[in-house]
Amino acid sequence: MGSAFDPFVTVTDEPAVVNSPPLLSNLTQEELKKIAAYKAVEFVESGMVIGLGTGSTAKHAVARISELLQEGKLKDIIGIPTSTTTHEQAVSLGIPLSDLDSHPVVDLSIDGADEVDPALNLVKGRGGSLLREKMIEGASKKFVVIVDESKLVKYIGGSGLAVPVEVVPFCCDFTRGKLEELFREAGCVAKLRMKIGSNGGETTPAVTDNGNYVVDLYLERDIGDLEVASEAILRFPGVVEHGMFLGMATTLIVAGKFGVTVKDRPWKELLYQSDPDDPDFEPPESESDVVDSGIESGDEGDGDDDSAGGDDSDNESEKDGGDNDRECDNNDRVCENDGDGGRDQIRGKRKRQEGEGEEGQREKKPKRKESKDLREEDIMERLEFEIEEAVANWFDEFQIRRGDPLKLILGSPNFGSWKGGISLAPGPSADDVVSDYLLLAAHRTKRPDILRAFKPYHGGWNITNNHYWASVGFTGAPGFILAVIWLLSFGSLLVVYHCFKWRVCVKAKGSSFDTRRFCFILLIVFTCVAAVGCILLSVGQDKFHTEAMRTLKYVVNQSDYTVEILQNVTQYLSLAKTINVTEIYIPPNVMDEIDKLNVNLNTAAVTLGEKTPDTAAKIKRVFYAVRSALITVATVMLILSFVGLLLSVLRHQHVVHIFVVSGWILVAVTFVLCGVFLILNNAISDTCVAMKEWVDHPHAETALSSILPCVDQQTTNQTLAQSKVVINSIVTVVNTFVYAVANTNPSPGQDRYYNQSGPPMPPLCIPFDANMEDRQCSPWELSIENASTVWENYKCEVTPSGVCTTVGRVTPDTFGQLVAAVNESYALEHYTPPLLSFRDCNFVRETFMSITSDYCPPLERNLRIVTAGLGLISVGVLLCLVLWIFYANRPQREEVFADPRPQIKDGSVGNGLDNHHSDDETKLSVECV
Ligand SMILES: O=C(CO)[C@H](O)[C@H](O)COP(=O)(O)O
Repeated sequence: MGSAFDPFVTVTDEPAVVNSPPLLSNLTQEELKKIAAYKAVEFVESGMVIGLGTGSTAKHAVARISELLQEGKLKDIIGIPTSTTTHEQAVSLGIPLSDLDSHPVVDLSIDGADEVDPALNLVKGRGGSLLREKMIEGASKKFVVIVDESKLVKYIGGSGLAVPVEVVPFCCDFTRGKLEELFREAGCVAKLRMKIGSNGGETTPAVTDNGNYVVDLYLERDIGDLEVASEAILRFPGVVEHGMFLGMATTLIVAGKFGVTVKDRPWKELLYQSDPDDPDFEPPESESDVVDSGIESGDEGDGDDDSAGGDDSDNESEKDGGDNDRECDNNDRVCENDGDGGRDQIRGKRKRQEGEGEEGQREKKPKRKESKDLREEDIMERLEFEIEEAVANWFDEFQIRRGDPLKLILGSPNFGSWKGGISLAPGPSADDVVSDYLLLAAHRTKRPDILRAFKPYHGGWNITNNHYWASVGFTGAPGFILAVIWLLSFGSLLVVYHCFKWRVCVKAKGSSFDTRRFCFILLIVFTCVAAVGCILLSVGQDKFHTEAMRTLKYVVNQSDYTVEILQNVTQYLSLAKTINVTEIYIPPNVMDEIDKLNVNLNTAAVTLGEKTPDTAAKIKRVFYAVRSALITVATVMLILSFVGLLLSVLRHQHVVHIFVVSGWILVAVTFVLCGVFLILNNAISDTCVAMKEWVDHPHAETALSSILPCVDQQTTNQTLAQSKVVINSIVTVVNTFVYAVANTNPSPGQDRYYNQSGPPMPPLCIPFDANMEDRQCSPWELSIENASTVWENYKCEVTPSGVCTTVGRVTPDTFGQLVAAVNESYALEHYTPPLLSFRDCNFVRETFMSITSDYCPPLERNLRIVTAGLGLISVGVLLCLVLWIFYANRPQREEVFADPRPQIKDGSVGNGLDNHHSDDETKLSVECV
């Protein structure tokens, strides 16, 4: 369990791992999240009450906890989920759950964050669960935040992404407006969060687990004092809670390309180790003395100026309740706040350093002696100052740590099992981790996992997970078991038959004729059953194959369409770089942006263009192989059953025996195929259900998210924004020409003179405003659609040197350039919007919707037909085999009507031998039962 003495945060003067190779640099963001999550779970101990966070990072922690529970390495854990999604995940993974009502003190919470600033303040709630997260994490003794390095920001809101605020639905636009107004100086745009509909457009407001709405604040600049901001936001009656988690995190785990960094809020280090070289330094007598005396006594301390931030703490103390009967570690945040779970508890005590002067003073001030009568304010002030100092160069000097509380773990003595990089890291193997945030097809995929000693699999649909396949494989067990039983039982019968020449005969029976006839009828019936099975199999496999190919073709077409759109946009963007009107070009910075964007778009197009045919070819190969196998089985079995029937009717006993042996093996093969098709059937049904659930939960991250060939949202958004910028730039080029050249009246000899005259040309409408929102055109502006037609009227006739000889404002050459520019804008305006449908994989979602509704049902139906066909063949041929032996060994007609006496060799019944029998046959006849 981590504490302030956690070796990870030992302050050292040794240079940290500046020269460590970037061991984790090749990992994806998802893998980094998993590493951080696994590291956090090392803090979990048996018997703890754990706050289970929400989001793509926290889900790895939840999965890991479940895994350790299943392995018996953790026991008696109680989870308190921070959202319904996490609740579902935890339930599906078998983690025992509770809530704050029953467990008001949480030992440890683990959760991701959207932003982390250098003082460990967080932005959370982009997943919409901020209220429950804040309640649960606020009630936690320890709160471990897990992020990948992309979440580190210089200031709250610094990522340019949303700072969420949960508001009541009533007059939410009023509250939204108030919030925007509140942070106007920071360039705030407040937007009500909307659900994205299946067509990619926004539909209705997104609703939180608590039935509220979310207003997202987009900040251009730092909002300053976060405490003040927090207070101001919460003062609006319509606000329920905001997503700034101030001073709540006790530990931060960052997985980045330079390794895993664990940072504790160094409560103790600051007291013990802030100045170990100071001759006056005396460690306090006991750890608890220091904090306890500071908080509980509220002593005035030594009056040190360091208490400059004390106001906040005073306020906090006033608000704190007395219900502090919880068991607390001195370093636990619940104890710091000493509160009753109210807002004060969860609000931080962040106090920003105001100005250089004060900071300078602090540095020069003689180090004071740490003593147990420290005031809480002193501790807080000192702590915050040191944290800020320690992480001031977070971004610039991430690798160079000298004596600060941040420490790279790689290479350090605390490295533990992470030494050697990802390959030696404990546990996070792709195989055994449930990587779903929203578990797809969770209910129908709960099957015994062959790889885990038949323990139930809880990971939901995930074709990248071996455990999923192992559990689906289990569904084929009936077929495989039947094959084995059949092989062994019938095999033993055959052995007995051959060894002991034990033959079934009909003539010893009293009603030999009836039995023979009955036997024949059964043989015909079973042969027909096998034949019907063969027909079902052929028809079913043909339909299944056709459907599978149709589905595949549809997916490939969809993918081709995506590639085509991407390529078109790339081409039009590239073309935009060449647009000029009388040498007026779009600005170089826009050209640079186009280049960058085209790289992204090309990569997306190339990856998709290569990946899809490749995957499709592999899938096709499998389907064709399956088809050939099925056709072979159907044909062979059909021939076998009819020829077997014929041979047994004709009493070709020896040939029948050969057929029986081949039939024996073929029946086993058919049983195995039945098993395989049961697996296929289940896998396809799982996939169909998974697709449907994914379509129904558009915002959740799932196992599908990581394997979908869709364009990522960032690229799409960038492209859309960029294409708007390019369109505006082209229009600006055109208008610059119109205003600065065409509509001027220079005198002969002057720059840009070509004898332009007549009424001024109207300019083009700039379609987007400064925020790249649609702009209303002025009446005199031309739309992109009709500009070329209107400008036609302003064209003059020219001399060979390009001077107008008739009234007009544009020469034919320049008119051509204008038309090219307008066409380019038009194309961009019309080709980029389809990209919208790629946002959030909406395009893929539509594809899935049509697959689940149009393609899945026939696929599943035909698979059932195939499996039924295989079943009928197996049973039919199996019974035929027995009857073949029985029937082929029947006595000839004369034998049946012969005097029964010769059958009795020992004289007990008769005394004659049938002369038509060989000695051997005679002997066997007597042995018949
Ligand atoms: O606050 C949250 C949900 O409300 C998440 O913890 C936060 O959005 C981080 O998510 P992720 O780990 O997916 O990046």
